[in-house]
Amino acid sequence: MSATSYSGVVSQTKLLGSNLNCSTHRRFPTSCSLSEGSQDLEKSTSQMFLSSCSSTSDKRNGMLGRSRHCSPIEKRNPVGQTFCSVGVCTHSGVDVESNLHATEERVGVLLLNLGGPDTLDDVQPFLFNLFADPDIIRLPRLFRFLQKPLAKLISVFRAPKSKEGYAAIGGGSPLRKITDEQADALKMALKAKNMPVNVYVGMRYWYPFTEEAIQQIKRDRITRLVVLPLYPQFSISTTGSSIRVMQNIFREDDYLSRLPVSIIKSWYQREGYIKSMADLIEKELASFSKPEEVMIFFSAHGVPVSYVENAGDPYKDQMEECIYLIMQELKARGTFNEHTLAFQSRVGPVQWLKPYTDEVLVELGQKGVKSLLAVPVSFVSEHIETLEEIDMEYKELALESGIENWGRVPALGCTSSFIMDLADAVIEALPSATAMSTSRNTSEAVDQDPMRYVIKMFFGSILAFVLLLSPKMLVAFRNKLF
Ligand SMILES: C=CC1=C(C)c2cc3[nH]c(cc4nc(cc5[nH]c(cc1n2)c(C)c5CCC(=O)O)C(CCC(=O)O)=C4C)c(C)c3C=C
Ligand SMILES: [Fe+2]
Repeated sequence: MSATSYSGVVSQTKLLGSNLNCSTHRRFPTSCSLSEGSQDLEKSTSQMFLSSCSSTSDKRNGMLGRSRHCSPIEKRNPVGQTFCSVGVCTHSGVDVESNLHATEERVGVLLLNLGGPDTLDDVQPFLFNLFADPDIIRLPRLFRFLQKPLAKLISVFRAPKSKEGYAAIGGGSPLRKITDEQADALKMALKAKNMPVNVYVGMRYWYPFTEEAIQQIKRDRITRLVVLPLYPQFSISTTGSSIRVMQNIFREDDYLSRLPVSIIKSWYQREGYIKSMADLIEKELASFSKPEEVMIFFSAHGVPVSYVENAGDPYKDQMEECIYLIMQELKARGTFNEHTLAFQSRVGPVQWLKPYTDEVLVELGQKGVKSLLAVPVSFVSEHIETLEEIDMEYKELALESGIENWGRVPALGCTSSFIMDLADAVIEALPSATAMSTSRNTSEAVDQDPMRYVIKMFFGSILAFVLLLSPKMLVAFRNKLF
């Protein structure tokens, strides 16, 4: 279990004290709508979610819930929906007044991350977990029963290609080690700020699973929890998926459903993060012989276009705003380089966010760009997409395309200014923690009706057959798009 050693008792006085510091660290207030995420998120305002999750790879489906309280700056839009002007959202449902009588708090911080295979043998089962996630392959409701067979098929087809990538970076993902180091660093930073906490790591697709971290939180009798996804920008496919898993578990459990929780849904707009990114960029630029001629090339992990256009994923908007803020910070420091944003790592036969990183690199080379600094911007640890895709594949492509000087900004990792800012984010979020809602999901009720279930399975099977044998799917497998 990845909880760091525990001394997490904090007095109520300290908690209330931290409240006074709320939002003083932000220079860039941005709108963080609570409908952040999909329309599914919107719809499920008071719904709860399918299936309890085991600690293994299966039983991982359900619907994503939504927060209704915002803190510390709560606003209403013209149609009366609540939104918050910073990225901290908390759950409503059970009044936390009673908790305020407590004299001692045991504070927990849950870091959410994607997880990665520790060895090459883990690659296929890791991919199965990933593709079995209904937030990664979004099948129409009628097809949901196909999620696992499809995940099995795609993971088996994809595994050889993925294994090559993991083999090239040492035989496994560095994510677990780096995330554990970040957890330790955050714990130390919070301790230094007089906020002793227990920090837990919960991965979505590999060990230590989110489910395990939550069981540890329960065993430790944590009384207040801040959830901090290690993705600066919100996407349905990352933070949204992890939160859904959490909500599934919390709903089913008496203790957890009463636990005051605050979820920091996105934090790309935080001053500390923006400045830390600008520091790293400035430092790498200085290593070029003519820094002012270097093109700053932001490369973000992509998502399918349908997430943004149909499901309302705010990921693209947040990414663009994030890049704008980093460039503003650089300009304020007197750095006026040209920059561009592209999206990498597409999988499967659908349209992903454009422009694609590989295509832009070729175009830039053709246009005569000679020096380029790649900046991975959707993730804060080194991982397969920085170490293999950017450092090997894209570098080679760029050099072949005429770019002569190549550099890459490292991921933030445990950079102290960044960790300090995460610690501030936790402190700011803590006072607004409230218990999660416990109402039930309507789609679960539908699944419990046997007649509806039979009809669904009958029509679903026919549609599934058509889908799997559709020319698009067959071509995708043949052309190794998975
Ligand atoms: C913000 C970050 C990420 C988004 C958005 C995201 C969406 C997304 N990813 C896939 C498919 C794969 N992702 C894989 C690895 C992977 N993805 C992220 C981050 C985001 N994914 C990270 C950090 C990692 C690396 C983990 C590691 O082990 O280092 C993989 C496996 C690797 C590979 O085969 O390429 C797949 C597959 C989809 C389909 C998706 C959005 C729908
Ligand atoms: Fe991914």
